[in-house]
Amino acid sequence: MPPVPPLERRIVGTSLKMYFSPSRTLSYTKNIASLAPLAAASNVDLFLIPDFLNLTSCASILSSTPDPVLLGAQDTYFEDYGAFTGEVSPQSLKDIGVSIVELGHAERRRLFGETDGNIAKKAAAVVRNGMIPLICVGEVSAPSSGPASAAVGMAVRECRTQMLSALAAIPDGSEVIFAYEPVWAIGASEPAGKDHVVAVTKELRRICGERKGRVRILYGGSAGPGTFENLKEGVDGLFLGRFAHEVGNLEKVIEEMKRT
Ligand SMILES: O=C(CO)COP(=O)(O)O
Repeated sequence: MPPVPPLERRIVGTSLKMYFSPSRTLSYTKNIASLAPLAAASNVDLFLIPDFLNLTSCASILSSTPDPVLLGAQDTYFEDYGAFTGEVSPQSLKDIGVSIVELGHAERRRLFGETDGNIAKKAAAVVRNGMIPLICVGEVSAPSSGPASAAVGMAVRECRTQMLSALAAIPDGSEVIFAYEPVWAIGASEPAGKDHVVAVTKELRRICGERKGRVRILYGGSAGPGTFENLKEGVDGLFLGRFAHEVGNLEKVIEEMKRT
């Protein structure tokens, strides 16, 4: 029998947003660490993005696992140090073991006035400090009753602006992850429809087509078990929110990624 070709590498992870207390974050992180061997054996990169307060404790838990779990931060400032009260330095994030920095989540754009210009500066700071930006993009409005192609076109136009702004700020050849998260699908009862996500993410990949660095495209927005199987034509992985609070769901997603 010919050798089984290596699986394509997938990626899955979760942001804890501001959901958990410190003690719950730590026990959750230990559970995530216990999934590391499964993820490694399944050719899946696993990441965890706790809040800032718990980053160092999570770093110490995750650094003791034989298989890697990538540690992420939910944001950063774009300067490395100085008089910027209340902000967090990308250099410090790197120092404590952060490897992924999430930028431009819909909640930050909507509630905290994050703009494409700011996100681009932050992406540059993340890359300058040797980490990977995970940039969230997505259209605000849910598809209306019109033709599906119009909804796809509108989503791609909104995402293109967000992506090109960030890409212009980072050197070609640097790694970047985009999370396609339709704003209307975040916090919903189910993810956006398969046809919509696959059509949009295929276009998003085209936008990055000329880049030399590795680009990975995730889907986020009410994702959970069963989502990846539907979307795998378009995406490299998933970015989970609430449905990862039950660690067993994340385990199921890794198992699905292994099978598909
Ligand atoms: O915002 C998200 C990931 O960044 C997704 O959140 P939910 O899965 O809870 O909708």
